[in-house]
Amino acid sequence: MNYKPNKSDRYLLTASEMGRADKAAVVAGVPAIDLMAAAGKAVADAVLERWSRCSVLVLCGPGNNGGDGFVVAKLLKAADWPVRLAFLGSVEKLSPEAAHFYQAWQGEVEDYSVNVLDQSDLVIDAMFGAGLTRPLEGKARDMVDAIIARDIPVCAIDVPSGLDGSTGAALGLVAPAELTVTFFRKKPGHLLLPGRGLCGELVVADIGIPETVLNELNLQAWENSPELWYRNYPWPRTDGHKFHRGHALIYGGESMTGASRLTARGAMRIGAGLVTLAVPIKAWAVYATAMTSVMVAKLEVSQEQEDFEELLLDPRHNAIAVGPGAGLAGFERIRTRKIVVTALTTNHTTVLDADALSAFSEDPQTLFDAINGPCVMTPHEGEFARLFPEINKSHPDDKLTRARMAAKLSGAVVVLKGADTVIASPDGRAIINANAPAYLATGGSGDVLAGFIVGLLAQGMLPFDAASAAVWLHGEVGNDVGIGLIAEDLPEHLPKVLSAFQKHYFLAQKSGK
Ligand SMILES: NC(=O)C1=CN([C@@H]2O[C@H](COP(=O)(O)OP(=O)(O)OC[C@H]3O[C@@H](n4cnc5c(N)ncnc54)[C@H](OP(=O)(O)O)[C@@H]3O)[C@@H](O)[C@H]2O)[C@H](O)CC1
Ligand SMILES: [K+]
Repeated sequence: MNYKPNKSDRYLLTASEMGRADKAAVVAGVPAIDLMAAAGKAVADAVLERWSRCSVLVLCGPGNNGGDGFVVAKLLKAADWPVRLAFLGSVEKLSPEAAHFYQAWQGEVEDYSVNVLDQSDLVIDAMFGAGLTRPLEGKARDMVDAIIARDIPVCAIDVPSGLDGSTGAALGLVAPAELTVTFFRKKPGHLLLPGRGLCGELVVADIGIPETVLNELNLQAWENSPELWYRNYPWPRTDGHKFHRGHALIYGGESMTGASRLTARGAMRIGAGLVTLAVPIKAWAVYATAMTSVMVAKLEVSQEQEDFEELLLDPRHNAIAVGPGAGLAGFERIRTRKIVVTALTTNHTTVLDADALSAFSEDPQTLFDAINGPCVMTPHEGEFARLFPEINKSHPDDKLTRARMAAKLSGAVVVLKGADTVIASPDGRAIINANAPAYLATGGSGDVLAGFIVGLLAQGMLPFDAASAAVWLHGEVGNDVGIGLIAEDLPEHLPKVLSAFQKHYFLAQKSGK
């Protein structure tokens, strides 16, 4: 295996960061015209690789996305493909490099009307890229409407037109692509929904922007991948002892006992040395009979909080999880809140999930005020809306920003779950996860994720890394199990995924391969 991990490959650039990268490349001596030529060539190459000769229509917009389109048209024509081109813009307003390639096209420039779609087998969408500022309207919208109605395959340049590459939001109508060719690095909108689903296959092309420009950009967003955190992963030590691998303490509620058991199982499987489930005495027998490697501690009637606090006095309990099945009905809600506040005010490294979040929906500030130490919270969209209604109101279509703002406001690492989970740290760093299959959307899957996180925290991984690693491994296991997955499968299939991960990222690195 020739493995060269590179964290910088995983950077994600917003439209404005990409604009700065572009400028920095020019300052570093790469002419803008070369960048456009390379961008167009990358698209033409990708098309030639994937489609056989057919009638192509290149739809060029008014900006540099259109400029790339002129390059593609010329190259496909040179490859002897039948190419037509329509341009939506005015030549006088083109940038110098786009104007250069407009002149170089030399073929007919057709009117921007839907008739140009007649007899077209493939559309190259060079309408709008990073410069999209508003929903498509007028001729551009009519064109996309007609492309969709006629079901013509589309290859998008940079992003499908109508999609905001920085957020993944559809500003209005979007032309869904079979293939999207972007440049230098992926953009958040290629990974976040609905964007990811509109891009089709995604190709990232090198267009000659020097890697050194990355240093000038102070980027804070990445696509989740082990390159980002495998160096901090708590690989088992040969001289290891179970006490080196931490002791996770998980609160289990009275009625929904399955949830925290899944959390506990997840924590064990991911390598916590010891796991204790602390549960109200009424439910103790249920838990105790169900668990084997996990210890079950009793919390006495009416003094659950005090008993939990006592468990926290034991310094070996180094990572806490509260939420799965904790309970929200009547007095259970009060108890859940007390347990959460106890864990947080004693500054324990804490994972807050499910009921631990919803219990504070009326007064989220109480929760945020209590967070002073290392903390990871794992809301799904419903829980997020209850805790951060203002953020949802101010940035409804920008999941990356929502997660970042929530992390900053709460002081916790926020794992905003979904098929495009975002992990955000209060310091501004954010990671978008894109490996999760649809099968993970099943009851209990989030409980296991909380277990993976607390299990990694118990082994000393820092919250942002632990959350990112857990989310990625969770996605990998989901893919490994595939269709038919139930939450119980997740801890049980983790060892297989962990050993492949270990082989690839740890053993190969150790042996210098
Ligand atoms: N960054 C790079 O390294 C390279 C990028 N390339 C390509 O360039 C585009 C970005 O080009 P840019 O000119 O900044 O933007 P666009 O081509 O996407 O479009 C901007 C123009 O479109 C107008 N606009 C925006 N939204 C709409 C709309 N909904 N309807 C009509 N017109 C719209 C906008 O007008 P304003 O009124 O908003 O100012 C602009 O006129 C990037 O995506 C790459 O494909 C390079 O060629 C290679 C290097
Ligand atoms: K486009």
